[in-house]
Amino acid sequence: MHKSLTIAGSDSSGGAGIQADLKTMTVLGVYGMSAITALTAQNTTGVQSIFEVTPKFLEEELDSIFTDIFPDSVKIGMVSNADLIRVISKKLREYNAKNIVVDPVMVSTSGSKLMADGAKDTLFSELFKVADIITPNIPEAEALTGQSIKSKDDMVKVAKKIGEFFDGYILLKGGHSIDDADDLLYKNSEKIWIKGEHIENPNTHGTGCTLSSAIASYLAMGYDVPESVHLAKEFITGAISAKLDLGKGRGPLNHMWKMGSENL
Ligand SMILES: Nc1ncnc2c1ncn2[C@@H]1O[C@H](COP(=O)(O)OP(=O)(O)OP(=O)(O)O)[C@@H](O)[C@H]1O
Ligand SMILES: Cc1ncc(COP(=O)(O)O)c(N)n1
Repeated sequence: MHKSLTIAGSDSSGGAGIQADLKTMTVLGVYGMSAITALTAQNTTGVQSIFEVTPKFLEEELDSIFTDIFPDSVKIGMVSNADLIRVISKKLREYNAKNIVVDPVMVSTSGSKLMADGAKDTLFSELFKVADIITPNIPEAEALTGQSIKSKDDMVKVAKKIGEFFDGYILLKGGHSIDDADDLLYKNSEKIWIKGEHIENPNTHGTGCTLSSAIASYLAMGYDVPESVHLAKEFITGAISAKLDLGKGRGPLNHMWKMGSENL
């Protein structure tokens, strides 16, 4: 059994965060584990409240996991403050964790802030150092570089800019663009476009979480980064295309689309 760990926040509505990650890992046949960084009271209309764990408790969660069932890959999602980011980086180094995917979650689809303002620098200096792949969306890549993205050429320029301080794979996700959903996988000047058609669906809560945990799942199975990204893109495209419609706001995806639950 391949094993993967998500270090992320809990989403009470089940569409994003650790719930999306564990569903994704499970349907892809990977054993999922979780270290929770924060509880959120959240639904499809927004995030009502956030309750962070202490750095000490996060350390204890990570010690419990790494000293027993060692994960083949790790996905990191919402980490709301710099102290928690430092704990994760320290523990991943201490245990020599492999196949690390960092999704730099800053703001939810519903517009709520999920990371403290000062934490961005720590994300750069601590978490990016241990990551094999980072998966910013367009607004996150803009926030990381201070440059705006209006076209495919801008996506390439911004990926290059991120490449000046990060030497792993950068997956710059194009889902926020209205023309298509092409994502750019970039490393050391090498560009791979991961093609996607824009799907007309307002229910995209948890797309980033689902994509990054699918990448982590495929890495755990032994695929390399480009293969994992291609396979994960296929998974997310199916989950968006299944057009589940739950809740009053931006609803969740159908993580179970591969299991024939399209009648939900
Ligand atoms: N409407 C859409 N049609 C097709 N693919 C999409 C659509 N929206 C997002 N995607 C794809 O979903 C994946 C996640 O990208 P997205 O940019 O939505 O991430 P994100 O903004 O980090 O997600 P989140 O909403 O969880 O923060 C990417 O592969 C992206 O291209
Ligand atoms: C706990 C948690 N983690 C991540 C997200 C981002 O997902 P989205 O941008 O789709 O709201 C979220 N809303 N909640």
